[in-house]
Amino acid sequence: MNCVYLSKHPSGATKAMQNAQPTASHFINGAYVEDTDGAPIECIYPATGKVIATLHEATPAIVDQALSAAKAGQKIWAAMTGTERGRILRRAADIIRDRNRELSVLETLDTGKPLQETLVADATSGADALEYFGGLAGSITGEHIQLGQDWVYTIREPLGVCVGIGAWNYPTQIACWKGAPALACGNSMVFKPSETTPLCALKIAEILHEAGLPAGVYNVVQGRGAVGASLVIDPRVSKVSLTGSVPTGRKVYAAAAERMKHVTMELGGKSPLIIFEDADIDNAVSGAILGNFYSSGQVCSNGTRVFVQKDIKKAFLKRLKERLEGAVMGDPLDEATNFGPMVSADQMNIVLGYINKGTEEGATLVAGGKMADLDGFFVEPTVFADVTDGMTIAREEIFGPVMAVFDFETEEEVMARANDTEFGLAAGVFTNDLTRAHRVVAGFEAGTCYINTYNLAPVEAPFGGSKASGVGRENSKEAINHYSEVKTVYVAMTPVESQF
Ligand SMILES: NC(=O)c1ccc[n+]([C@@H]2O[C@H](COP(=O)([O-])OP(=O)(O)OC[C@H]3O[C@@H](n4cnc5c(N)ncnc54)[C@H](O)[C@@H]3O)[C@@H](O)[C@H]2O)c1
Ligand SMILES: CCCCC=O
Repeated sequence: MNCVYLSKHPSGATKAMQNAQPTASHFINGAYVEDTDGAPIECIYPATGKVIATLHEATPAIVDQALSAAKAGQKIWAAMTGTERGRILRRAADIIRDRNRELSVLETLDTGKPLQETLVADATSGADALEYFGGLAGSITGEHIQLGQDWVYTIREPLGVCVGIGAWNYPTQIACWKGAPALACGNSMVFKPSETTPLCALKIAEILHEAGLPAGVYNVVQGRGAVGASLVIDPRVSKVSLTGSVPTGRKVYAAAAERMKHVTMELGGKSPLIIFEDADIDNAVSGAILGNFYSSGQVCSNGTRVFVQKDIKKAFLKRLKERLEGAVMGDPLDEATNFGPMVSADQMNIVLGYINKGTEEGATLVAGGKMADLDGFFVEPTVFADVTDGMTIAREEIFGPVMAVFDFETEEEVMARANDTEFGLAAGVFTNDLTRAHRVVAGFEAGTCYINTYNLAPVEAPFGGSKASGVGRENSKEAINHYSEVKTVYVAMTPVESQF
């Protein structure tokens, strides 16, 4: 066993965690697999900066093993009825819920996110996806189209072997959001987690097999970008679903397009959150906090461009500053902690670089702005006011706890500015004017919009981006269309009438 936690666990990671550890780097054909020829991947606990596990990248032989297993497993899986498939997915959801605490501790160790958060947002969201798509699996059908005496029927078929590639902010959720709809439709999956958070997806694979999934249907291989790229171009793969940054999305989409593969692209954002003067200020402040500081700001859909109507700017910033006093930074395994570290030293340095840029370019620092005086990769929740549209912190995705507050005067003006970005992942509005709320969301160039709330992503609702932020949708019945295709069958009831 080469994936070993150091003997000294971070505080709070109890003995129960011993059973919750993945036991090797990869999960292929229903079992853990190790190959120490692969380059080492160190899993670092972000709250201490210490290595807690060492895994190995997949070698070409491991990638080949996983894809061959997925190819064979898919045939067995697709031959089962939807109801049989759904039962296994729902059983996996039940196991995840039963083990929520240990899976949440693992998510915290993998990402540094506070346990207070992971207990309610990660394994539970994964279980929701398995439960929801497990419930749908039996009703994924084609249709009957009557054409006089003739008729057409359609068959909704799986795509085959799907590759899932994950980002590091929600390792359990991403593994399930991709796996659940793919498997419900009768596909198999090879999932490559982010090299920064390699642990959680392995447990999802293990639990799916414990629930009765046939060997080879859900496999996990570790690796950096090159391993992901080798999966994307393999001829055995029919579909690639990536969660990651726009630059990676461009590369993966191009490689998939060259080989005419299906894609789902869940990419980055720089989403606007507009607060009108008639909004309930406390509620709007709650929305801005949730939309900027949950997961220490490492959420793709965050409303990082907060446009506040001029007349309420002072009151908004005052209330926001007061509420920031409620941030509790510290040991993420302590359930009183509600604000954790950045996932890595690299991400912390990227965020600190943007904070410096904000100050250099003339934004007003209202709160935070530096590392916290703690071990690990902590950056204080940071707020800039007087941000203008051309500043770097107004245009680029930071992916950290940095809120940029802009002033605006009219609805027309703010709509043009809100949409003036290459991204289109999410957008939100706080107002008590019902008509304006719907007019504003109709005008947003974004895939996921919010009225008087922010960042909720229930499995029943489609989630995904427009413009550079993505292609396709995750969750909801929409996802079924992205993991299946339709075969059309024309049935003639009369002799063929040919032209000669
Ligand atoms: N839209 C969404 O649902 C969503 C959700 C979470 C995160 N994100 C985005 O993810 C980004 C942060 O995550 P990250 O830093 O891990 O992103 P990233 O783009 O650096 O990496 C994402 C994944 O792609 C892999 N990868 C890198 N190069 C590759 C290549 N050429 N071919 C195949 N795979 C390759 C990485 O190993 C990793 O597993 C942010 O931009 C964030 O907005 C989007
Ligand atoms: C709101 C859930 C978003 C997941 C992406 O980071």
